[in-house]
Amino acid sequence: MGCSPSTLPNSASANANANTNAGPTAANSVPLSLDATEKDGSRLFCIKLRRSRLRRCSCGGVALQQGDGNGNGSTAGSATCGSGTGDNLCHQVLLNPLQAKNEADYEKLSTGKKDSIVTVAALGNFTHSVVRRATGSTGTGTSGTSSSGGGGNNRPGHRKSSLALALTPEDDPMDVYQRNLMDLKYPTVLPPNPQLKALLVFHKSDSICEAVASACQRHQLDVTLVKSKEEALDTLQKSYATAQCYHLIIIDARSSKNLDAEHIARTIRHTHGHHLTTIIAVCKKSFFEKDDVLIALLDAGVNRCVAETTNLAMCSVELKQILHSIIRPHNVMSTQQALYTALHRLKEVVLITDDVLRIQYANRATERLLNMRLDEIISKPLADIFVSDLSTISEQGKSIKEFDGILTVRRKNQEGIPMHVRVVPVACIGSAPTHLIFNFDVPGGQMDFIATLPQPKEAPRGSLHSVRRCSFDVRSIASDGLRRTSLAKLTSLPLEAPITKIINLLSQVQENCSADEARLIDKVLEFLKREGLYSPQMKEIRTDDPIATDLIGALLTGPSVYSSRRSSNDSIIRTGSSTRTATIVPAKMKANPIIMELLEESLSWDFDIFKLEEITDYHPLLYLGMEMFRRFDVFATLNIEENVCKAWLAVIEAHYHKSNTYHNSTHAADVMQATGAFITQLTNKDMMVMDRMEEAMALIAAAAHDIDHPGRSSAFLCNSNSALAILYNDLTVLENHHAAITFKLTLGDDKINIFKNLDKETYKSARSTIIDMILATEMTRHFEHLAKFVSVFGGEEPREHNPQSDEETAILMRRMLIKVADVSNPARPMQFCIEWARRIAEEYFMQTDEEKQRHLPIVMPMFDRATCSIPKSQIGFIEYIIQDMMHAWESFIDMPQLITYMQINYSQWKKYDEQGVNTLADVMAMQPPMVKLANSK
Ligand SMILES: Nc1ncnc2c1ncn2[C@@H]1O[C@@H]2COP(=O)(O)O[C@H]2[C@H]1O
Repeated sequence: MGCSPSTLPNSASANANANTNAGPTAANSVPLSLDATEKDGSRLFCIKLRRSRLRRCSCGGVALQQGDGNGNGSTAGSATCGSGTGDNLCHQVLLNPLQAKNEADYEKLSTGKKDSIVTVAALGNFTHSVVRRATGSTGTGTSGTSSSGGGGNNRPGHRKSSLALALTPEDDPMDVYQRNLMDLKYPTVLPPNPQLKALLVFHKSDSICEAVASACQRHQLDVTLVKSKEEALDTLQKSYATAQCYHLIIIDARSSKNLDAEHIARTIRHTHGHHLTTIIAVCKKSFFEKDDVLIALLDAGVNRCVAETTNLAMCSVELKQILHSIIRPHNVMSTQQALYTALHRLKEVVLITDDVLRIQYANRATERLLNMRLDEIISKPLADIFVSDLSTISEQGKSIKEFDGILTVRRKNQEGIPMHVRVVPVACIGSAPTHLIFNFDVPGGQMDFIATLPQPKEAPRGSLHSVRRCSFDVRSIASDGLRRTSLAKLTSLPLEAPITKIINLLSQVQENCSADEARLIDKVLEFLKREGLYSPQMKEIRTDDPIATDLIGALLTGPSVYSSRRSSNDSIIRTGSSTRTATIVPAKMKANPIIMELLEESLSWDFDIFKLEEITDYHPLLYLGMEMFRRFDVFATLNIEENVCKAWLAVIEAHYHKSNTYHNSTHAADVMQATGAFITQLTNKDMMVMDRMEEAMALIAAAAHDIDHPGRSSAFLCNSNSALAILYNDLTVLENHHAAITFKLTLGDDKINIFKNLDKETYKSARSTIIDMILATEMTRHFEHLAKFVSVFGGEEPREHNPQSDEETAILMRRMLIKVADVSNPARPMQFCIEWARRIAEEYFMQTDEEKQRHLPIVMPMFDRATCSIPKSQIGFIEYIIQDMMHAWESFIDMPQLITYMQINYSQWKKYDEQGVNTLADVMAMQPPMVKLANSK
């Protein structure tokens, strides 16, 4: 519109102007302004303008028309937009048309402009607009000189209003009040000054009704008469919609037969916009003999009950009293909504406490600063949100003075933030302060507060100065001691995580967005501030099948879920497995041609691990392991003799439990085989993501990743108070154990110590790689690993080379490699896939059997051998766990057979499900004889 707020007239002179121009009897109501300068130079003001004082300016905007007291309107400043004060006035007056719009529309309208405007409804319509200037004015103010008018406004129909909190009609000679800001100790928002309207709800127009109506007219009220509840509510509804609200409603309460005054009052009170409407009930004189009817009316929301009278003088006096004692204060109260809104939307943090430093009010910026919701903040002792000692502000027995200095605020996550805080004591009743107002600078605002903090040694001792001038309040620093200064130091360290940057950026966006958007951003911030950003949430499981839900819940959820269901009668502590000494390497190993022949295929994805299990007499890990070590040059890489490796593999294999149907050394060999296949593919594809040492570590990790698995899940171990769960505090119990025992065994015997020839640094790095890979097989972090992998390797763009991030991506890749290898069985040829499904189901069944027998919580109740549907569990497992991961991995490594097998297997499980092939026995009965035979053990 060509209106620039920067040239608005100076506030002080504006007020002075208002006084001189208006004079004590100024008849014209002035547009009102509350003017506050913020530290960034932006200004906050509240303005209320009357439609009658607007006219269109030539630019299409609206200019303010000023009365000269003689009925001659003049335009303040230029009527055309483009220069001088006229522009500014025009700009301000642009708020006014919004009276007819709703707040949402108006806020929308103002979007994109430099001002942000909130129109506030008080007394039912939009009476105040709170304008938050985003641009500072260059030493000029905002006040309403523009609108003060000349020596009064005597235009017909226009009301005089001169009392500071005037409400009464201007033409009423008894009500010559002055609206004069200077009379007030603190400037306040003057209340609306409308034509007062009264709604009379009388069943019939009798003499009582006429007396009331006449009294209203005598006091210049616009009167509307309605005769029924419906008509009354309808009229109110319409008046609300057109912003022509009724200030006074007088209800005939003499007989509930004709009009249910109590119900009408209650309905009005519950209608939006009528909480400050004055409701009067006209009652029979006899009602005043007992209190019940009157109390009921007052409880329903009536402000005052008056006795019926036909005497006009009595009626008039009563009405006058009501105007003064109820309607005027209501109007004044209504303006506070504008102040609260201004306060609430302020960028700066404002807190108000009582005299014992309990928080009574906090604005929205406080929520953001403390990262707490208002309901968490209100009523809190202030000491809870400050790290700093507050005795400097409010010490018992000492008078409270203003404070201006640095205090450290404690956020919800206990993080401490030093802030520049001003504290102002306020006495609301009496002269002793009853409330303290805390005003904080906005961190990350125009002035980077933290960056301006002086180092503790430079902090000058003495007075309270502005932090902008790099001074420190010594009292607050000293009282806080080391903690404060070290915290300040910490916060000013040049350390910033990318997530902190993101949070700061979002917080900035929040400053200037709508309440809904701010709420959404709050949610986003909440998530971003949580630990384990990538940790799986139990998102909606895509299957409604309880078996899949059971399985996936058990796999993805940490044991803590089950701990509450712990059975009290169980205190058995499972000892770790029996110690196994190094087994003698099978003598037949060297010369078995059948084994050798089979191992020729050891890098094929179709490799038959079950055949190897059988022909090695259940030593597949030893044979497969040696073959892998040979193929990947592990002996040379570790600079170790073959015999040590062989002995190591034998010991590792011996510590797998043969009694486990699934988690035995065949599974370890299978995972090692998949690892070998993946490494080969990476090499074939010229993806030099692993060096020889890393390949060796991956193979070792795969071989050992489930060592000493008890055939029960971590949840089971926690629920049964096993020694391992106690040792590892219920956290990643099994995987921690697998990694720990691997090193315990390896380092405990020189004959099997495959690391003994590595130098310290290499060993350290090898150990860290192996531990990281084994821990990555924990399923509760499945989605975390998958999400990270996809976020790094999922993009089309080639990644930039950077040694640090290269190491990080190598870690992600290795984790994914072992994870996929670990649960690759649904992507193996169908007969293998089915056998693995049988084995895992059998192990789950055994766990359920034991849980039942020991009265432990049942981790997967659906895995009951009598009822479980194997196809359903496999469908859920593939859909929820395997599918996405396999696609991600396949697109990285380029092994389409993974997807092909997975899809074939998935279709087969679906087919079984449709055919009603459910139990393990059913499934196995469907398999060709060879498969059954080979796996019958
Ligand atoms: N085919 C399968 N069906 C159901 N669960 C499986 C299957 N394969 C692997 N799992 C589970 O996935 C888990 C991966 O980690 P673990 O080897 O510790 O234990 C494994 C089993 O609990």
